[in-house]
Amino acid sequence: MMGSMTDAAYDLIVIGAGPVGENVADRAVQGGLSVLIVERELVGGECSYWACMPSKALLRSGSALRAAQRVPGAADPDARVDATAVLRRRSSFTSGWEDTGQVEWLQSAGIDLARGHGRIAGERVVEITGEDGSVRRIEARHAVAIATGTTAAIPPIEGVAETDPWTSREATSVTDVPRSLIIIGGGVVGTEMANAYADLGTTVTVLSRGGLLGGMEPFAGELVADALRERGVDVRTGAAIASTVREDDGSVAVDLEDGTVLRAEHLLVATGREPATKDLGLASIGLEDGDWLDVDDTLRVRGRDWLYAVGDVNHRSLLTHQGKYQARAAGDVIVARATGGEVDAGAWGVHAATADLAAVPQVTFTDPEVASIGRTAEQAEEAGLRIRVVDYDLGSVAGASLHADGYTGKARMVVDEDRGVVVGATFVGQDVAELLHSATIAVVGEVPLSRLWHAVPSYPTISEVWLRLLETYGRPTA
Ligand SMILES: Cc1cc2nc3c(=O)[nH]c(=O)nc-3n(C[C@H](O)[C@H](O)[C@H](O)COP(=O)(O)OP(=O)(O)OC[C@H]3O[C@@H](n4cnc5c(N)ncnc54)[C@H](O)[C@@H]3O)c2cc1C
Ligand SMILES: NC(=O)c1ccc[n+]([C@@H]2O[C@H](COP(=O)([O-])OP(=O)(O)OC[C@H]3O[C@@H](n4cnc5c(N)ncnc54)[C@H](O)[C@@H]3O)[C@@H](O)[C@H]2O)c1
Repeated sequence: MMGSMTDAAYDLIVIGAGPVGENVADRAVQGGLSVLIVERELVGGECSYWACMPSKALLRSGSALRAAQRVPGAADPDARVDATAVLRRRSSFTSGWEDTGQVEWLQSAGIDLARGHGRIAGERVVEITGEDGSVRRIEARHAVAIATGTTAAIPPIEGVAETDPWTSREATSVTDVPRSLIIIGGGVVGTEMANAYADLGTTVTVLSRGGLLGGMEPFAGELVADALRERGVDVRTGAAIASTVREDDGSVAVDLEDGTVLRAEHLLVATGREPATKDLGLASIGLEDGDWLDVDDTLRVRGRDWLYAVGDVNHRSLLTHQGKYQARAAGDVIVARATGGEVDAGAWGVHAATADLAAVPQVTFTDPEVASIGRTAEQAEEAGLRIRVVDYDLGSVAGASLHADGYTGKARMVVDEDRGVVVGATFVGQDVAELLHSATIAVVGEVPLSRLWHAVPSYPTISEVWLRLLETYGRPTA
């Protein structure tokens, strides 16, 4: 019946071939379903071409150089990164903005690809508009998964849209390093790009309406701001922007409420994301165009038993690793529901993205790095937990002082006193990113503090901060 109205049918249609869509499709194929994935730009999504990979490639050389410069005898203390080499390495990670490799992977995984813009055209039907304007209607026998991600939000500041600002896309795909750059937004993108461009030799100003890295432990943003200022970045917290304008000479002027006028070659807006759901046909099934999609813990859109929303677009956690975690659960549960298999959707079940709720790890690749998992002290208190906060100066750990002269950093452990487990941890310092997974395991595993004393960190590593945190908390008695 439905088939006669459509051009083809698949068990599952995935709209959006970012990291999340690819993983939903892969799990479903592995579970025996036929899957079509629809992509309007590059297979691999934002993360591969304009977000995670190029931004980290832009940051890595500066971090490596400074790490060497902090150890006498390892590097010329006055050396600067070679911007041309950094950009070349960045472009190798984005494969020159070509997706041939990822398309080959889809083929090898048994996932069919349709190039074009996907839109929901009623229950279990997706319409695909190709670049040539042709339209195909495809039936989804079991489910449709939306994994369309986000786009940069343009802030409602007078003049910004007309200024034709850079977003994260231009910032990560740059070919000519600007002499000067003003960044609006002191979140993750703003601070990472401030680090990257300062290293590339750009004069950088960061305008943040609050402190940097809001939502994390306050000391994280403070230590990152200190380090940026030391490297010559003009970090203005509590900045109120009145308007922006593109001058006749091509430069950008930003007027602050206090009367200050700042100028730069480019303006970067890094003020958050909005869901890519404006032109997705949501209204055809009674949902609101342009909204985030509200899902349950199995990533199913509430009230629609055939529709899933996975990754950034559901607003649970705007991170690649967390989106891929959701994708594994979603792909598997779609298979289970399609084949009459058992659904394991309770807390920490195979089909539930439970970690999204209070166990999300994140690394901000600034220098110092910020690595966090779970709840901050403030979030734990808001959740009504009876907590104790334990802080330790990372520079006092033997491994850290060996790692870099003048090592500066801080660690915080948030303990749920009623359960005797860690519910949050934050590390700020050079090379703490790889330390984070130990904390993730402690939080997700709900490892009692009394048992953590038996998890002995090697001497002399930075991980010994765990022992120092436990000692500061106090050793249990028999
Ligand atoms: C500058 C920057 C740096 C970041 N760095 C990190 C990091 O280091 N680590 C991390 O974990 N996260 C990072 N993130 C976040 C990360 O990029 C996202 O969480 C991730 O890309 C989300 O994946 P996704 O598959 O949900 O969406 P996306 O990667 O956005 O992919 C969505 C895909 O859907 C396609 N699409 C959209 N609408 C349609 C349609 N109607 N029809 C067909 N196709 C469509 C898009 O073209 C795109 O390819 C960063 C983000 C930014 C902006
Ligand atoms: N390393 C990583 O994991 C990484 C790196 C980059 C981005 N990301 C993800 O991408 C997402 C987007 O990052 P982002 O930095 O754009 O968002 P964000 O939410 O982290 O920060 C946005 C900042 O813009 C400010 N802001 C918002 N509206 C404003 C306005 N009108 N005027 C002035 N300031 C305004 C906010 O106060 C905030 O400081 C994040 O949620 C993050 O999870 C992750």
